[in-house]
Amino acid sequence: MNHVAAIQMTSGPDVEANLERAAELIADATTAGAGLVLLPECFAALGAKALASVAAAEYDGRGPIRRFLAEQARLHGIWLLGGSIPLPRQADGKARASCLVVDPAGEEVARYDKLHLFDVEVADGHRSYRESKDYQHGDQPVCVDTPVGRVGLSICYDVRFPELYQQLCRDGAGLIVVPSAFTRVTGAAHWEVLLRARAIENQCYVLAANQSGQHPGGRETFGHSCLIDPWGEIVDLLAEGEGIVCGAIDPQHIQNIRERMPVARHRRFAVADQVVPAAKES
Ligand SMILES: NC(=O)CCC(=O)C(=O)O
Repeated sequence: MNHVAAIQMTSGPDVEANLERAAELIADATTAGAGLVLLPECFAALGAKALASVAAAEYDGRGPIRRFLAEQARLHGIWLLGGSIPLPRQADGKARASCLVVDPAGEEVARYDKLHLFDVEVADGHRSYRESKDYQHGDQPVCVDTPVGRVGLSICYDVRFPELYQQLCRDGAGLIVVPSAFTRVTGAAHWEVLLRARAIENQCYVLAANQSGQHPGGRETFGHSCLIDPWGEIVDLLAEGEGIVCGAIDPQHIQNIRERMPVARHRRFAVADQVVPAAKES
């Protein structure tokens, strides 16, 4: 039950086809022994045109994607993390890129709205990404208690902002998930370094589920979904194509590393916040 898995997919705009494929891969993950399964960002719909209709359908909680997550979690008796779906908040009706956590009874027990939106020019055919056109950003970090321990939630571009991960681990997370649709170009340059850095500096497991390959509309994603341990070692990795990565979460391994090298205790937040101008030599 302490086994976890990340699913790597090549999603397109067809929700039904994506959910069918996700179901096959979730079944593979549970056959491999995973009790907690992470789907990638945009697993159910990748492509700007699909977003608005998906968001509207999911608004009142009876849309096909939320039903799918609940059914799959119940069917396999697993914790299922729905990487991200476009989900409006009741307060303002505006969509967030939300990661939903569903327990084995099919209940939604946590929701995390992506904090950092990907508004970036990438050198892959001079593509512009403007997530803020479709989404509002979230405004709070979220942890959830599961049988593999406390899990910190994040999504894709968040991985570039280390203070979020520090906060999640200060709140007790031993595993942080990073469902992603990381681009091929930025992934080749930064993906593994960023994920391993977040694992090493926080001495926690990192489970990352990425999209992989060519998507309709010309977008390309990097794959390389992986599980990284608290020492920064890659436990399992899938470079390309669709499939799963999996491994065990060992709380003793986290504790041993944190005891031998207690960086959280050595951290000097107060000093780091006070950068002062260099004094002139007299
Ligand atoms: N969907 C995303 O947040 C993409 C992030 C990404 O590719 C990056 O380089 O950061």
